[in-house]
Amino acid sequence: MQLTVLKIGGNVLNDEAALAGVLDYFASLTELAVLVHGGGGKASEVIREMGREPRMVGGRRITDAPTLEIVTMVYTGLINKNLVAQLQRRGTNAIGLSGADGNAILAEKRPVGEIDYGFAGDVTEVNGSLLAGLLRLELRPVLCPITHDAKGQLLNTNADTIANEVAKALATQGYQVSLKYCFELPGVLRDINDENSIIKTITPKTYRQYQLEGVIAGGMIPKLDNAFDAIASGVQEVVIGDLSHLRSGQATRLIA
Ligand SMILES: Nc1ncnc2c1ncn2[C@@H]1O[C@H](COP(=O)(O)OP(=O)(O)O)[C@@H](O)[C@H]1O
Ligand SMILES: CC(=O)N[C@@H](CCC(=O)OP(=O)(O)O)C(=O)O
Repeated sequence: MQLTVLKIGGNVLNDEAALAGVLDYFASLTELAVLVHGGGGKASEVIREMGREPRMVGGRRITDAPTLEIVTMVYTGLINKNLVAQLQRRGTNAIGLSGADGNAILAEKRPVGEIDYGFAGDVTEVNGSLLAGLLRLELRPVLCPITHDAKGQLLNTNADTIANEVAKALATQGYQVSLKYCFELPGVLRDINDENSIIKTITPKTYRQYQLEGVIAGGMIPKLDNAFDAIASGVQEVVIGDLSHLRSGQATRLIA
């Protein structure tokens, strides 16, 4: 059976019109579907409002104890529940989950190396049978980037990683999975300032080349590392772009 995992990032979540369009699209999908959301932008805003300075290294947030409290409130509460309500309004029976709910996503605290990421978690297991069970009940899971370690500790996990791990787990459950990363640009661009420079397809070889040339950098690197891992692990396709290019098939496509 066909299944779409749609990931929406912080910039889409912060843009009311763009978000409404993405939720209309998600609600209109005829295949099975799972939504994964981030919200790093909103979390950073709230962290600043609380008088703290957000800290990111290599696309990952340094999550000390007060930061974990804030991101838990923002991702599992504010963002997740609003998305679920917006989908209910569209006639989609969405169910919002953190990784702790139904033991959906287990993670382990990132070991302290050169950098101490605090309560940042690396995914160890996705409960594919729970998600498959919810899908069979005609529910659409909406997953936020908070995971747990089964010892009572919540952890903060990059949302692109969640999308990738969820897509892989559902591929293992026998679904034909399409993983769609929806962000604010039309695709992966050859020139970040030229929206017409969409790279149509990327292979592991051209990916390395683009990185060496500095064409692909920043937040795009963890996104693509995750995406190639998904393709190598049974996910059928990975596409990256804004809503209109995802819809028209002109977004960037990864090829194994
Ligand atoms: N070649 C590229 N094409 C498109 N985006 C790129 C490229 N290189 C770096 N980026 C950056 O990657 C960012 C997307 O990653 P990220 O901020 O993690 O997205 P998300 O909002 O989905 O979490 C873009 O906003 C852009 O600044
Ligand atoms: C550990 C870690 O980095 N967690 C991320 C989770 C949110 C996220 O990934 O949001 P976007 O998809 O909007 O970037 C963070 O707190 O920023």
